[in-house]
Amino acid sequence: MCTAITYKTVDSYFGRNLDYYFSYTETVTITPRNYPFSFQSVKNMESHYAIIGMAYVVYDYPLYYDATNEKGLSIAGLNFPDNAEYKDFAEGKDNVAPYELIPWILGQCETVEETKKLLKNVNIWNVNFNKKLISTPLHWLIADKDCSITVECVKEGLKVYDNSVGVLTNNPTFDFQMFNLNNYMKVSKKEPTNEFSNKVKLKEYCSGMGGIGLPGDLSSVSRFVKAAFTKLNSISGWSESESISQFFHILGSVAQQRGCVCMQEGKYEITIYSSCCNMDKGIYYYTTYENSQISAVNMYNEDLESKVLVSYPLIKGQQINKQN
Ligand SMILES: C[C@H](CCC(=O)NCCS(=O)(=O)O)[C@H]1CC[C@H]2[C@@H]3CC[C@@H]4C[C@H](O)CC[C@]4(C)[C@H]3C[C@H](O)[C@]12C
Repeated sequence: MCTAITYKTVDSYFGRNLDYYFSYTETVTITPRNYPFSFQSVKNMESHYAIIGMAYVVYDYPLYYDATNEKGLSIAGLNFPDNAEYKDFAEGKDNVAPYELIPWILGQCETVEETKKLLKNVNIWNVNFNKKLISTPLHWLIADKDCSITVECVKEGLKVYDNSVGVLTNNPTFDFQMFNLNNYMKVSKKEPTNEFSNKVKLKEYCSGMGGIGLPGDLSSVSRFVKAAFTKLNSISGWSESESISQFFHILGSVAQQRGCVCMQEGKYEITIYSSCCNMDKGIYYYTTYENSQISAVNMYNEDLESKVLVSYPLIKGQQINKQN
């Protein structure tokens, strides 16, 4: 499972938990402006906006899981099994492979508005990166500094939803996730009052009782509600440090601890990494399951006019600050 969110203080932030039971060797990867992007059907890009994000680099190609471009536009791909239905090649359309969607959009768009226009002619084409890396079922959260959308390629076609909460998890479809929030409108950050019955005396015996009813399990429907509630009620200072701390706390509310979600063959799903990208400053912050110290890669510390990818391996070991 995965959870992606947006958050705004002075700057805007975008990131996700990547929850899975195995990982490729993903790295924080910067694609500079003159790296030649080749696409299977749509026009190749000789130059484009620079991009930073988490990617598995294969044959010098960045397969981005989540990324932000130098204009702040950001995209995350999240698992969408059974619902994602990629299409056959369509004449007259922009045929984009699932793994090409992030670079193709981030290479040329500045805002969600521009992205929406581009998406009108897109056909998400069911074509693999190669024989080994076949297409995985995904849907996407796309955000700029002000708003976000959810993109789902389902049986009926390509759906683009305005995403007013700035949260995405996994199944089922986004319209359900939003409708489901209706069930939680009584959940509150405030102290509850007795609405149960005036025939019985009830009292608030601890803090946090306004939130009773919020789900605490790790299913995608529950994570959607929990992350939306936490994010929408979040308060933090405006500094970079306070903002990113708060961001990681929101993601922490839906993180997965090893042992709680058992996949096949005794494999357990965990939060492999959590990321938070400052969309204004092009800084990609991350933590990993075993390294709770925040690491950062700043795209502007690289030569963005270059043609060569820059990859930073994840610092995965716990960094303990010994005080004596
Ligand atoms: C596994 C992850 C989703 C985690 C998640 O959401 N887990 C919920 C499980 S559940 O929904 O609860 O069951 C997803 C998210 C992004 C994906 C990569 C995107 C680029 C590339 C596309 C190619 O076509 C195939 C290989 C490729 C490297 C992809 C591998 C894998 O698919 C990645 C990592």
